[in-house]
Amino acid sequence: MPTETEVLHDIDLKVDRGEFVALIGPSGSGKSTLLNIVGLLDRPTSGRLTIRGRDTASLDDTELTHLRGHTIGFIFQYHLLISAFTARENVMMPLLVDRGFPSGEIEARASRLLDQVGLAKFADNLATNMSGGQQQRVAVARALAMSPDLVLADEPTGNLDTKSADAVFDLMRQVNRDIGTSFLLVTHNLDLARRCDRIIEVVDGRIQA
Ligand SMILES: Nc1ncnc2c1ncn2[C@@H]1O[C@H](COP(=O)(O)OP(=O)(O)OP(=O)(O)O)[C@@H](O)[C@H]1O
Repeated sequence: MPTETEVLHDIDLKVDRGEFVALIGPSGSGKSTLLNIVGLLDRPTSGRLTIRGRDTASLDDTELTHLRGHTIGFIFQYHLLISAFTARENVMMPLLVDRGFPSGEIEARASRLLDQVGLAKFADNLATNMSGGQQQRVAVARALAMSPDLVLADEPTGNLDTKSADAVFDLMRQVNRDIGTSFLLVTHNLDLARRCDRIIEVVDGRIQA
């Protein structure tokens, strides 16, 4: 029998359209678990999660996958790019997987997104030949591919030097301001957290007042 661990308790969190929210807290406090639930990767054992006002509890796995693909983008600490693919091919992936996007426009959309993150010249570079900061910019472009309402970013700058971390943060902030994408950013970097609209602190699975 697997043992059940209760990780989150009494969480009441609302992210408004266009908000840029930092999620901070000690290691093991439940930040990633919360992100996985908000990102429809895990289902909560109790409680309610609504996205665009729609309760997600009654959705089956196919409906959840569709809703996730069309409303949420993900950026992780380790960029998780396919190293043997070019930057453009990596950004094209979510559009190819979705199958709803007109196939003739996929390459052009990926190129535009790379331009937006300042990597137009690197579109044909293999991911493996790019710096950590550049790879994370590709990951930002990939997260935006499906025009999500919300991007969930789990320590996206944790593996970068200070200068690259600042640049990737500024890029996300810019996207947030320019196109109104909401962000929920897990970070251990308090300087970056202070530059967000709001800071939520999770300790022992609870949001601190
Ligand atoms: N798959 C799992 N099985 C069992 N326990 C888990 C699992 N994933 C997480 N936990 C536990 O849930 C708690 C919260 O973990 P979580 O990864 O959400 O914390 P975190 O705040 O994101 O930590 P970090 O800052 O180190 O990434 C921890 O006690 C962890 O051991």
